[in-house]
Amino acid sequence: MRFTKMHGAGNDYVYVDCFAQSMPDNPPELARVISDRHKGVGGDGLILICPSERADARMRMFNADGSEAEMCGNGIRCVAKYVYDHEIARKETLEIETGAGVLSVGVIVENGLVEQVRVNMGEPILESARIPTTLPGDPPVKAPLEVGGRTLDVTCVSMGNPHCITFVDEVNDEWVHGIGPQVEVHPAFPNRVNAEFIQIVSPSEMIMRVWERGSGETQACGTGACASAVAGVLNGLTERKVLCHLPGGDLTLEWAESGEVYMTGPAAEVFTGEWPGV
Ligand SMILES: N[C@H](CCC[C@H](N)C(=O)O)C(=O)O
Repeated sequence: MRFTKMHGAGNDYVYVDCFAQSMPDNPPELARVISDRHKGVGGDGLILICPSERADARMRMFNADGSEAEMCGNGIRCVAKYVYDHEIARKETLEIETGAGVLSVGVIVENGLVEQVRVNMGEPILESARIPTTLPGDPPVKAPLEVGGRTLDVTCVSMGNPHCITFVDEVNDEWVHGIGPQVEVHPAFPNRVNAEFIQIVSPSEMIMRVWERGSGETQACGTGACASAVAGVLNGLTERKVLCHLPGGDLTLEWAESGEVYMTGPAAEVFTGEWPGV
């Protein structure tokens, strides 16, 4: 099986072009094996780029633990880059089918290749039952969450996949690796949850680290950055347009007055290879 290794702000996945070859038989198991950074290719998970009956391509995303997620922000930027650069659809505005619906993606081309991508991520999902969470509020804002013997004030938002955002004075390992894994599996989140920790720099700038559902800490989380931008507005901490600094790079987010969230960021192809036995 041929694969392409790509990343969006350091959030790296193994991509498989299912236009050019058949779908893997067992994507969850392949995601678990191929994501291993010692015995596999290494990555935060597996993303399949598939034909679609209603869009230029369809994206299916699997975390490193094999769980399938509804949406991946850094992933869709790389899918758009792949689709354009490899001439599956040589269009500067692409339609990509995801578990969160068909999204419109604009590619910014330099020297014939996509470098930056702007995604209309659609409207955030704010109803607690659809996030889903059992916490009160539509959406939960400054909702109390008992974790690790302490009470967090959290804000919950879905971008098709669930996010639990905590604003802290300083984002550090105690939050990300100490609290993050407990939030991921907290019973308040029936489908588990991605746990973002945000340090506000100014009304237009934030620092984020994330413990992702199914992958642990990643260098960046596009949907998490979008959810955090929405949470910043809901908590009166940030403006509608915000620059988000992540360990792997920067993303620009805007929760437009129209309701949609726009995310702009990089996408990079690193190498290709052959994976035996699939
Ligand atoms: N771990 C996430 C999926 C990947 C999201 C992230 N890598 C992004 O860029 O949005 C989940 O299970 O919902």
